[in-house]
Amino acid sequence: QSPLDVERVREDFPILDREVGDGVPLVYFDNAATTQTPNEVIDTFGDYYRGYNANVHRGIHQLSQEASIAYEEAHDRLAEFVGASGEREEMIFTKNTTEAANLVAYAWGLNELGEGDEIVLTEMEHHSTLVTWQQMAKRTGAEVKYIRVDPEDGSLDMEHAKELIGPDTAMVSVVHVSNVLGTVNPLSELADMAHEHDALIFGDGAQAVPNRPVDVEDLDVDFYAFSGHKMAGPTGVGGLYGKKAILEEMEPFMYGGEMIRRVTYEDSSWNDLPWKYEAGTPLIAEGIAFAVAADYLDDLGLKNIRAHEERVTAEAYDRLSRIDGLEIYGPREDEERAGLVSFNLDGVHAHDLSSILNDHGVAIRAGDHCTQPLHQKMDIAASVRASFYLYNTVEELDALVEGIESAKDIFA
Ligand SMILES: Cc1ncc(COP(=O)(O)O)c(CN[C@@H](CS)C(=O)O)c1O
Repeated sequence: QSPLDVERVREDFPILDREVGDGVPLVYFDNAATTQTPNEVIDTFGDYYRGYNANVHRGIHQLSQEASIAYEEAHDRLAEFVGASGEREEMIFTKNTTEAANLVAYAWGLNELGEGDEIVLTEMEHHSTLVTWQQMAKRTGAEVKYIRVDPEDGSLDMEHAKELIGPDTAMVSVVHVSNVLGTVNPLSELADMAHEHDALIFGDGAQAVPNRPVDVEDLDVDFYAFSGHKMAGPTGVGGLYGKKAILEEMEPFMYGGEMIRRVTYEDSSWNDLPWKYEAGTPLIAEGIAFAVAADYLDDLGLKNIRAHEERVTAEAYDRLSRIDGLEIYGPREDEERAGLVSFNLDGVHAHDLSSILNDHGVAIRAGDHCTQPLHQKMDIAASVRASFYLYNTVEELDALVEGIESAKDIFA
């Protein structure tokens, strides 16, 4: 029995009643790419643009004050959502997780990294952090090293992590939950290892924040990034948590209005946190809707969402593992796995399988999921990924299994 009343929850997501193709019911299993948006979040946009649209931080007229308060308090809400006691001063709104990683790489990395410094990543990193740190290393003369991933069960080789993280390590950047394997990495343990050597740690929380309680202070990460569109919120807004002392010391890398205090022809000084890192007119409605998404998830309960997702994922794993010729990647049935299953079907290319599944109304993802090096390491050209969220049901898995079986009849 799910802790969520899924039938009632699904009423909040009108899109889930859609039909696709020849009138086939939509089965949305692509939640690791982006999640669907509840009415409460959608309505925020209409309320804002009809009721209190104005630019923030500047105007003294009432509309601007209303918009400013809502936008600023949204920062407090997202800080609270991830356990940041510094409230808005430790919560920078970016466009998404990718921009958050680039902000840290440019604002911190460009100034702090040099010859001899090492950046430790994992082999399962998403391109948003892997390419960012790889290119920042090339620009600064630093060196990137990768913690090995065990291809058998997608686990991180922590003995190898101990070997790599050492006195020359300046930054450890780790995906909290892999968007391909479903592996949940021991971020807190890696943070301790980084801090033993006075290195910083960046946590990529894109696939963790939406579906489990995250407490950045318990994790003791120095930075932690996540995206609104992956947690029932809008695209265009993400959160970058940073420890206040680090954000105070760091120099901004995007300049302009909002982020300044005093400007002369000779030099400028910066605004308070977090505005120091939010140059120009921000995504105001998106930021306000981001906080509504956080409220929506907290009302359901992140522990309940996690338990529901575990139930659907376990059933998916069990049913897929019974299909001959289908190989599942990542943690084994008895190991912790986030709400996604990536796999391949013998004799059927991932793109062909996803096309057949689309004909059955099933929306999944096929390709490299922005982790080309991981796929190369696993010696697979691509994979098919089904990813679940709070509104999916065990009954929806029937269409996934039927689609795979029909692909076997056609291709295999
Ligand atoms: C672990 C991880 N880290 C960073 C990102 C980037 O999120 P953005 O909001 O696009 O910036 C993602 C987004 N992964 C999508 C698009 S590739 C997927 O289908 O898996 C992610 O899963």
